[in-house]
Amino acid sequence: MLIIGIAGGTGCGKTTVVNQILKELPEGEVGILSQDSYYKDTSHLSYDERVKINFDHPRSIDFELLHEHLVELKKGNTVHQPVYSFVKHNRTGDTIFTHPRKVIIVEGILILTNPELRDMFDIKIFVHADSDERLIRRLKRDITERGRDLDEVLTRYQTTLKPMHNQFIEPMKEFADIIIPNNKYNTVAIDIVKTIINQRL
Ligand SMILES: Nc1ncnc2c1ncn2[C@@H]1O[C@H](COP(=O)(O)OP(=O)(O)O)[C@@H](O)[C@H]1O
Ligand SMILES: Nc1ccn([C@@H]2O[C@H](COP(=O)(O)O)[C@@H](O)[C@H]2O)c(=O)n1
Repeated sequence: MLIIGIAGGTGCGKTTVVNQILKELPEGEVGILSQDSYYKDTSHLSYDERVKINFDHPRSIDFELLHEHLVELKKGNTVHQPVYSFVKHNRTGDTIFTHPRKVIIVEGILILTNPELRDMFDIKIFVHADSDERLIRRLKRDITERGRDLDEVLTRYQTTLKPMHNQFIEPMKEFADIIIPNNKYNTVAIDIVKTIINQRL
């Protein structure tokens, strides 16, 4: 099994890059673990308390469960990946059966901050887009897809997202094998990643 970690700040295009890679590889050979599925269960908190969580800090992620699931997949076992709701700021209670595949992609803003997880990646990719580009994309996406308004996105950006990005995410470029510039759609980089994956398979 080839394990690929794809990190980068919010809105840099991680999900888009994953979908482009998926399109290029034979169906059924690639599985995805999304860091977003592993936000800690916060059912013990009220909605008003959950809204205040700093979702850009590594402590908001259940890295133990994410690591455990990756280990199980590597052993050839199926795992129950939690489903997360950005509207409720919590896990939904549903899970997705995630089967072992030839290639497993783990994607998320903070996945390279965890040393145990980092050690499991055969290829580490960091997707880069400038912060103004990422903020514009985040605004559009969160308002249309994640039930947010302008004020919510901008307040979160100023109070937690930007400082956490600078403290925890940007420094992770140091660990990357490949940095994909993604201010514009980068088909050349996707071709290179596809070639590397095919060489390793
Ligand atoms: N290279 C790009 N140029 C323009 N828009 C992009 C690009 N990559 C992604 N997007 C758009 O930006 C938004 C956020 O992208 P997404 O892949 O969800 O980012 P991430 O998973 O890193 O948060 C989406 O609406 C997506 O369509
Ligand atoms: N309840 C939540 C949980 C997370 N976020 C934000 O999601 C971002 C990470 O996801 P991407 O798809 O953008 O990589 C992160 O920046 C969190 O601020 C949220 O808004 N609400």
